[in-house]
Amino acid sequence: MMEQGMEEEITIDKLKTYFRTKAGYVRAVDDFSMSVKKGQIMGLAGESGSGKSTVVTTIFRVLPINGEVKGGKITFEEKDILSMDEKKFKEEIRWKKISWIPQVSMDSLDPLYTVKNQMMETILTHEDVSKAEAAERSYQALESVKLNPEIAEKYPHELSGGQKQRVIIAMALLLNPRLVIADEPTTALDVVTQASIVDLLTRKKKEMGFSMIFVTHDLSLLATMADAVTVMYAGQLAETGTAETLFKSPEHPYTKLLLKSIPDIRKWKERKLYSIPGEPPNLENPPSGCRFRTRCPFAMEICKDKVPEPVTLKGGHVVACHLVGDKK
Ligand SMILES: Nc1ncnc2c1ncn2[C@@H]1O[C@H](COP(=O)(O)OP(=O)(O)OP(=O)(O)O)[C@@H](O)[C@H]1O
Repeated sequence: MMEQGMEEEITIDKLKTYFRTKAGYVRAVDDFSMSVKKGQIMGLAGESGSGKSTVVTTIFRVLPINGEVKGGKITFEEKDILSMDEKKFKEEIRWKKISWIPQVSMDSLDPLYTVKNQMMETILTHEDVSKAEAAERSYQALESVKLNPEIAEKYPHELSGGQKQRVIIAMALLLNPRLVIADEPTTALDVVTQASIVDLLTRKKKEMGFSMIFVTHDLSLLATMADAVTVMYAGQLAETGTAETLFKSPEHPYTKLLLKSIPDIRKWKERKLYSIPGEPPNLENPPSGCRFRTRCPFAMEICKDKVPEPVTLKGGHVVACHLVGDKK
């Protein structure tokens, strides 16, 4: 049982989110637990299809129509936000206290409105302020993400990818949220722009003191920015802990293999890019016991029979693997 204490911004406890399909349920997130401390950047990593987006769309309550929460709790400011009614969640939490930075894409900003109008709309829907004040705050927000305020009068198609992402970040921070969900925010950008966006996000986090969940399939991106890292595999927790622990002394075989697949720039000449053999399992009918056992080089008999319970090691390091069960 994950308890919510003073230190935690958000606690996810045994979350189950499934998708209804013709063939049955896709068990996209199955008994997944994680907590994010106040002021912390939590990286949420795992291969494509591991359930990262499903976790964060469950938090933000924007699941696709066939998604169903089948169990678990998400505690934020002492309330279970999953059982809150939609009207209250919309008025009090979504955008105001928990905000969202998506991947830059065609539809992440409204093509019909200028940047300023979109920003003002966000403020005016949530706060009782004058139009002049909303406009002023929009200009300030653009400056705070190092954009020229002239951008305010432009339409999304007139902006570069990097500028668009800065506008999206400015909008996500307009209402001074406590938790920011960044869902692959740098994926569609070139490497240099990617670095400047990561820089901007870490700077804003320090200035404004929010917490962040940074979703990525690229573990290497987290090395420089995350305080803590959670690794998911096939809808479940593999391992979570401080970034230092996860990068320097990972315990789960999956985390170890993911780290092995990060190219090391210093050894590029001798490098053979490693990728984990096999495919993630079909989540309509996942393997019994540990879901990673079908690809795990260390799989044992027990891995087939029993789901590994998350084991807590030193310093909040949690590992769900039968191999570490005895090290406690
Ligand atoms: N609307 C849906 N209906 C049915 N299955 C879905 C739906 N959305 C996602 N899934 C399935 O749920 C599982 C988890 O997907 P999810 O998108 O959460 O993973 P992810 O780790 O975010 O991957 P990616 O990095 O590719 O976005 C996958 O097996 C996916 O095919």
